[in-house]
Parts: sequence; C-alpha cells; structure tokens
Amino acid sequence: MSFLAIDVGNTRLKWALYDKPAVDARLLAHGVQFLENIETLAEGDWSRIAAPSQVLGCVVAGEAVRRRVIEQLELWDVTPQWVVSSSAEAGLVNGYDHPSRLGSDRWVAMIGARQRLIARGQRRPCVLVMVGTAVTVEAIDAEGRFLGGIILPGHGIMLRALESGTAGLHVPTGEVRDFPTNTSDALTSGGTFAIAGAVQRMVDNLRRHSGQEPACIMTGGAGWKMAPSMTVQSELVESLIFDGLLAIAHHRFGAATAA
Ligand SMILES: Nc1ncnc2c1ncn2[C@@H]1O[C@H](COP(=O)(O)OP(=O)(O)O)[C@@H](O)[C@H]1O
Ligand SMILES: CC(C)(COP(=O)(O)O)[C@@H](O)C(=O)NCCC(=O)O
Ligand SMILES: [K+]
Repeated sequence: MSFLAIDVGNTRLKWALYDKPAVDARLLAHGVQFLENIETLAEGDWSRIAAPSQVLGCVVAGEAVRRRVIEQLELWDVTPQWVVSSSAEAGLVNGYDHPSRLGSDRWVAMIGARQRLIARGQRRPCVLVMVGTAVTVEAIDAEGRFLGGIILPGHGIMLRALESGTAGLHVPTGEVRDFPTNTSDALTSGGTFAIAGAVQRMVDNLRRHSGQEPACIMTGGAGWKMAPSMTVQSELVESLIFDGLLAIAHHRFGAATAA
C-alpha cells in the first residue's frame, strides 16, 4: 500500500515515503540527495525502506537525470509514474499557453497549495513562491485557475552570475540589511530583495486582478532563507510538492485502492 513521492529539482532530489497514496497519508520516511549522489540511493537510503507499491514523481532536471533515478528504482518491482503538466488536474486549471511546457514541479506545487487552501475552506486567490535553484512565483485565482507566473534566478545563480561577470565581487556570503554598507551584505541583500520584490509585485497584480487579498504560500529548499525578508505576509510550507504529489496520487490511484 505504501507510496513513494519523488521531487527532482536542478540541485537536489527529495523523496518521501507515505503509508498510502491519499491526502491523509502518514509520512513513514523521507530524505534528500544532491543530484551527483543519486547513484547512492538504491544501496543507501532506499535499501532501508519497505518496497513502495506506487511511485509518483516530478522531474525538471532533464531526461538523463530521470533515467538515473529510474535505474535506482529498479531496486523494487514497481513502475514509476511521472507527472506531466496538463490542462487540468486535481482541481487546478492550467492557463499556460502550452500546458505541458510548464515545469512539472510548478504544477505539482500549485496543486498542493490549492488543496491546502480548500481543506481550510479558503477559496481565495493565491500567490505561490518556490525558492529552489530557480525561483518561481505563480498566481492562482479563487476558482483554481493558474493565471501565469514568473521565473527568476535563485540566490546561488544570481551570485554566480555576478561573480563571473565582474572582477570585484568575489566575497563571502553576507547578511540581509536595509542599507548594506559592504560588498557581501550588498550582494546578499540584493538577491533577497529581488525575490521579495518580485513576490510583492505578483501579490499586487493578483489583488488588482481579483479584487481580493491573495494568500501567499512559500516553499522550496531555500524558502526558510527568504521567510524573514518577505514584505507580504506568507506561510512557509516545506512539504508542498509532496502534498501535491499526494493529491494527484489520491485522484489517480486512491479511488481504486480504497474500493
Ligand atoms: N542544506 C542545503 N544544501 C544545499 N542547498 C541548500 C541547503 N539549504 C538550502 N539550500 C538552498 O536550496 C536550494 C536548493 O533547493 P531545492 O528546493 O532542493 O532546489 P531544487 O528543487 O531546484 O533542486 C539551493 O540552491 C540552496 O540555495
Ligand atoms: C523553472 C524551473 C527551472 C524551476 O526549477 P527548480 O528551481 O525547481 O530546479 C523548472 O520548473 C522548469 O524547468 N520549468 C520549465 C519551464 C516553465 O515552467 O515555463
Ligand atoms: K523544485
């Protein structure tokens, strides 16, 4: 009955094992590996967990990485399924020009966010911020339609771009300050304000569009770094992609296993 959810981003693979493919599932085990360590999974972390009956994942790190993950999954007699963004799934409608070109992690996280609001009886517009290798900021209306979103560089990429494009910006990580007075603080604050400002702008756009105050939900490996510097009130939910994968699995496998 157990269900393995996998999220493969451009920096790290995150996995979580649940007792069933349903929204009320219990978490049994979880872990994370940098992409360069994927080959350790079958003989390492995954050798210590019970064989899952279903595997559902989202991968945005490319086909070669996906194949390396599939190789590790050969440890068990299970055929993994991979989410492809579609025009509608699990209560969400996709407004992207070409729905399948939307990053599957973005789609899954939005499904998780929508599910979360509905569970609380909050049918309100929502801005979803995902802070990983890249940063994405999505707008979802009160009816569950993804209106559109933006992609910007994450902290690491912003810093590396500045380091490689200039002569004088090789400095240690600094602090976020209102008025930075050294290079380290200037770079760290610059990246943080860029992300916080982009979120503020999307919240303004969505409020203007919908005439309602949007909820703001944040997730991703570097979400905790952004949380203290946000200018809009936001809720940090580390598990959002897994919540989304559980919601999709609930729709796909849940009904059959419950019957
Ligand atoms: N312990 C950590 N190790 C590596 N990166 C971390 C760690 N904590 C936070 N981060 C940040 O999180 C980002 C990776 O987040 P993650 O959500 O796993 O990204 P992705 O989904 O793109 O692989 C890194 O770019 C880094 O800035
Ligand atoms: C925007 C992303 C690079 C984010 O990747 P991540 O930071 O999660 O590794 C990924 O969702 C992606 O490759 N998207 C495809 C293009 C799009 O969503 O329009
Ligand atoms: K991600």
